[in-house]
Amino acid sequence: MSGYVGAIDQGTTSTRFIIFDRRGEIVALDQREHAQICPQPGWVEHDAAEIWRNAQATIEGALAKARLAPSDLSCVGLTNQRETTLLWDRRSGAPLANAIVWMDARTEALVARYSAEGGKDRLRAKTGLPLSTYFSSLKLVWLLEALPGARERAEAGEILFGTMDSWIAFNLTGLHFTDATNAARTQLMNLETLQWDEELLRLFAIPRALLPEIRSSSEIYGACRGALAGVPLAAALGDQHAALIGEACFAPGDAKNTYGTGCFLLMNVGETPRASTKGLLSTLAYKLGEAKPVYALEGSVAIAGALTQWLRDNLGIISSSRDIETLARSVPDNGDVYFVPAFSGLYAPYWRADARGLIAGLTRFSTKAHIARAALEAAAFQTFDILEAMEADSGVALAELRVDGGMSANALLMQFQADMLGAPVVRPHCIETTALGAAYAAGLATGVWKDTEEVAAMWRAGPRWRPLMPREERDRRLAKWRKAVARSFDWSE
Ligand SMILES: Nc1ncnc2c1ncn2[C@@H]1O[C@H](COP(=O)(O)OP(=O)(O)O)[C@@H](O)[C@H]1O
Ligand SMILES: O=P(O)(O)OC[C@H](O)CO
Repeated sequence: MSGYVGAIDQGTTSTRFIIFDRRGEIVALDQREHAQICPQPGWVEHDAAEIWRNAQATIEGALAKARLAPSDLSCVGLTNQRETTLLWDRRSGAPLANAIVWMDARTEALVARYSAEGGKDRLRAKTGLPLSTYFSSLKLVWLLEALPGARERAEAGEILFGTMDSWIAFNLTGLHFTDATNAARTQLMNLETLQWDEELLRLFAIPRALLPEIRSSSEIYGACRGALAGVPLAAALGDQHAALIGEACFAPGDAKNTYGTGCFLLMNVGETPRASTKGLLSTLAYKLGEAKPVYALEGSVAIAGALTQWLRDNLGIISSSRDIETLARSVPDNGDVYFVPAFSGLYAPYWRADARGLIAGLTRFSTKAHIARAALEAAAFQTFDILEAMEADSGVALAELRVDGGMSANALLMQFQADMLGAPVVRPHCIETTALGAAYAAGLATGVWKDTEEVAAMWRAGPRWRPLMPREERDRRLAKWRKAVARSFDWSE
């Protein structure tokens, strides 16, 4: 059997195809960004056809760079931005509209509507999730109400719903399925049974004919067509769950933080879901084939690396994401500037849909470098808030934090993160942890790797940052951050 494993990482910012060898080393990588379509304040959409074109192009690109043919791959895994909601025509495969991206806040009025109807506690008990603009349920309600004829066509079985895993898998194989980690984020799946929940389908008036079949995160679903012709598709899972596997967080208490468009800290809590009292999500970690499901606590931050992109695309003060570090390093500190990136409201642990972004503390002294520095520091402050809640909820004090994701390339941020946490931060040798986790999940299903112990033994530490800032200074900055957060509330009406 060939030892190469492919992984499609369909992220919020870009789509990658990465080929790994049996040691988990990258053999070739190809990546394409797609457009962030923002037609109104708070709205964010993706063109699903563009995403599928990019997926195909990156598959071809990486195979060409590696000088490999599809038959050289023993299997392929798929991982994706979660919650992003799409409807498409079952026959033609054409999307009915742009996908509504997870961070899109257009369903704020629906949050209010369903909150008024009660049942919030029941929803949390069944799904582990609060009522929020974040999850697919309200995005799907919105699409079924906004698109003429969509509800009737859904009831007639003519259209299909899916998150990006289902969309890519449908195009790759012709099958309509999702995995349990992605289904967990629709707010329509029961976290205990791992099945669509009839009561929730009634609550949100979702026609069952729309829904994909729920499968495990690691099994052979079918063979791919097109650029991956004949290769078994053997894993599908949400990107944060894949990163948990890529970071080898297989034991209860193991945790990782991924800094991409947003920032997502997940802790493995074992084979029973753990309810949060501190504003975290109770969610599925992964379901590997026939093995028992493993659960997680999650702290989700909507805007982290997206702020770097915003400085690049909307303000034009940097020309590429990595330039933010040079600009931020050109000043010794944030000059008392604090940036609360509540562009989509604030997620964990606040869950304030009414919050909006603000830059606080500006004076004539402030420069774009202070704003860049404050933008980076925002990711570290938000992570501090999450970790504080996570430690309280789980009773586990993390000795160090495993980090990954595009933004973890930023050494200034990583040092500041260690300073704010008062604990070391360690980045693995392979920064493409999300894709690696999808590759591991696929290789576990096809026998490339024997078991999770073998995978865990392959994790290797890269650079480590230790806290250097005096405690009083750290506490002063955290207090300032909290003051700024409080000022971002109650803005959207
Ligand atoms: N050196 C850097 N400093 C700060 N942000 C960065 C850096 N490199 C990439 N980013 C940000 O990280 C995000 C990309 O990370 P990635 O893990 O690919 O995200 P996603 O999976 O959400 O598409 C982008 O928002 C980008 O602006
Ligand atoms: O695309 P990422 O890496 O920002 O991850 C997005 C999350 O899955 C959203 O829940």
